[in-house]
Amino acid sequence: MLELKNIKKSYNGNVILDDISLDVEDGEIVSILGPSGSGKTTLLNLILGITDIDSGRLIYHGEDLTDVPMEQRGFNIVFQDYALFPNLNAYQNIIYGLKNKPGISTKEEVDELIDLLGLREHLDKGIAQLSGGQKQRVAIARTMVMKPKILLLDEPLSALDGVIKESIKDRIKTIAKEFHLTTIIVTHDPEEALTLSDRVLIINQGKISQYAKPEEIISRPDNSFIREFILNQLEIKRNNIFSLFHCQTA
Ligand SMILES: Nc1ncnc2c1ncn2[C@@H]1O[C@H](COP(=O)(O)OP(=O)(O)OP(=O)(O)O)[C@@H](O)[C@H]1O
Repeated sequence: MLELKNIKKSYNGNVILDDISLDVEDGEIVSILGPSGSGKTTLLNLILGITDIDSGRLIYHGEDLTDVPMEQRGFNIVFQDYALFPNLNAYQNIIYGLKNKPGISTKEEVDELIDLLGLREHLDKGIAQLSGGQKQRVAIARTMVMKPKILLLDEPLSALDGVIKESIKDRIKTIAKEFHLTTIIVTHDPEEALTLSDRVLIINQGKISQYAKPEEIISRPDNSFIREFILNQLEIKRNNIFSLFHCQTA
């Protein structure tokens, strides 16, 4: 279990995260959802270890990692822009990290991931020849071969369109369940968060607004922010779709 205890972070005197406490079970998919500037990426970076925590503790399996450097935490992130190496092909990108840590994944395990992510036919392609969804899958494979204890994803679906988005969502779920991999995902899209995760952490202005299962957030929103910001967005989306059908049949 990952535990965040009373985490605080400020930049230049501005409080960005204020007293964040939560736990994430092993193998759980948790989305961090909130408006732009609410502190989502900062929270992800604090967990990863790229950013220092001002006060509070970060505990993983009972061990205090607050002051442990990023490389020793064993967590790994897929960045929003994928950060793939343009001079290497898809396969070389996937196995790149294994050069420094050979044996972390066997050839069979790498093959299994390639098939799970549907990348077999794209392995020889250069990065520029891949679509957004394929790049995303290469970035996930590259991170997964390193067997992170926790997989962190920053807006993994934001650049993808409908059908590809749904297929990557399914793949993320399959991987998390199959490998019992704790997965934490930053998103600003309520639909994405509610359909992808076991639990959703909603933050607003650096504070936890609600942390609960999707069905609980929908049936029992904790406060007016959730009702107005999150549920309203979903309602508007639904109404837009209904009105389209209505126009067609009118
Ligand atoms: N290194 C930094 N120095 C100063 N301020 C920062 C730094 N990183 C983030 N901030 C500020 O912290 C706040 C939260 O930023 P953060 O990137 O965590 O938000 P976010 O919820 O991920 O936003 P978005 O959805 O737009 O990516 C913003 O006001 C941002 O300007």
